[in-house]
Amino acid sequence: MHSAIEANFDGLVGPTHNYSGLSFGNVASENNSANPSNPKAAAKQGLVKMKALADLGFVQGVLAPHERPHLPTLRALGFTGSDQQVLAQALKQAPKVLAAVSSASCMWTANAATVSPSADTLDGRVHFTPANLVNKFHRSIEHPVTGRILQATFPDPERFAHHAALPSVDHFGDEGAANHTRFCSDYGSQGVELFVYGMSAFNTSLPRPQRYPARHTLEASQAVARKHDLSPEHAVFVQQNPEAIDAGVFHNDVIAVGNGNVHFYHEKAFLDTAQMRADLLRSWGERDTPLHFVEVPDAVVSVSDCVQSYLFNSQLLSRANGDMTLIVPGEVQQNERVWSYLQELLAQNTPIQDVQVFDLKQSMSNGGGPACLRLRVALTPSELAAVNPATLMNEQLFDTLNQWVEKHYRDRLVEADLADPNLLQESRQALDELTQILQLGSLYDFQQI
Ligand SMILES: N=C(N)NCCC[C@H](NC(=O)CCC(=O)O)C(=O)O
Repeated sequence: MHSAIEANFDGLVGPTHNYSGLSFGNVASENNSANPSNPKAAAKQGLVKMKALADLGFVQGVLAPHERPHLPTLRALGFTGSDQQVLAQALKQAPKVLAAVSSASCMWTANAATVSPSADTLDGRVHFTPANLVNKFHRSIEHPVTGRILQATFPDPERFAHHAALPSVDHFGDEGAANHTRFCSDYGSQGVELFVYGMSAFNTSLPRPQRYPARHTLEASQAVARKHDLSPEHAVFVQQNPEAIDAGVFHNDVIAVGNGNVHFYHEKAFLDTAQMRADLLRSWGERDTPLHFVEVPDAVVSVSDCVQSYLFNSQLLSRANGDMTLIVPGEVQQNERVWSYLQELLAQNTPIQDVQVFDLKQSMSNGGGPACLRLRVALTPSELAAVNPATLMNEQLFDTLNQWVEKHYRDRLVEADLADPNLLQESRQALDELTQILQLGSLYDFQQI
């Protein structure tokens, strides 16, 4: 029998991966600011996870990184002259701006877009809306190229609908799939799409975080649901707990994860947990399979342990036998309280029956765990056949990309290196080759010249 599957498309870490403390409200990003990074190790750690999932039988894709440093943005901000002069001036006059246009943050593809599978949309196509990521300057420049990469990866307009990002303004702050989860009995049937927002832009009577920004608004979520033509009874909107945001939960995927008929979340994740459960159950309706809620009590695992370990920033994956596997970062194993909770969870009678640990330290040090690194796309067999095949992970692509990383990437980068014109050249050469490996066509600005 042919049935729909859920593919994971991971962001390949770009050659300028570095720690610049750019994300106020993201504790790891702030804590590791100015530490040296290792782009080569970062890219390889990501590839190991992708390959392991492909080996387990999951469909695994790769989304290309963006061109960084992004010279067109520096020029738009008034820096002039040769590329070398632009970089030198930026380092001298505005080093944080240079760091922002050099960030490899597109690796966290959970923020690339919101995706609605064809079973949920009125026209029966898979819908993509790149996230405007407007709350952080370094991320707000991602969406135009993200849109091009998604089009080159999912090219068939009969099956894939690509929307433009929402207006780039705080009122429509959109962080993509990091705040979106889909529940379903199987990937090919009508799902329930859960949109989680940090605040309402226009309804100021709703609570807001006090310390850190709420990056994602209710109004953005509603706009995406409209654009994707979801049936209103299968779209649920829930507010994040502002206290969780103030404790460092800058995206909901740091404190909750859903898959199939399971919602695994922390007691303090949502402003009104009872309402979240009631709304999801109403939308779920009468089905053969029950919707499971696995709620982790604050007394057992605190919010600060969630932020430190990234327990919930895990990938919850359905195995062929119906059980689910949780893909967690090494930090979960290193936190005694969290690890012992997980052992108890595995012994309970829930669909979550297996845990696998991955070393993603390079990404984790910027606040990006396993779930941040992937964009989920549920696909029917004919949609999967229409995906650009060169982007799908297998033995050969794994070897090719490892060699490509080995050839082009540095193993140490600090902020001052970002103005090195050789780094720009190395990155462009690497990406030029990558567009051939992944058969993406010419999508970068430097390739248009
Ligand atoms: N939770 C999900 N889905 N994604 C995690 C994104 C991490 C990213 N960090 C950064 O952008 C740090 C970059 C720096 O500081 O150099 C962010 O805050 O947007």
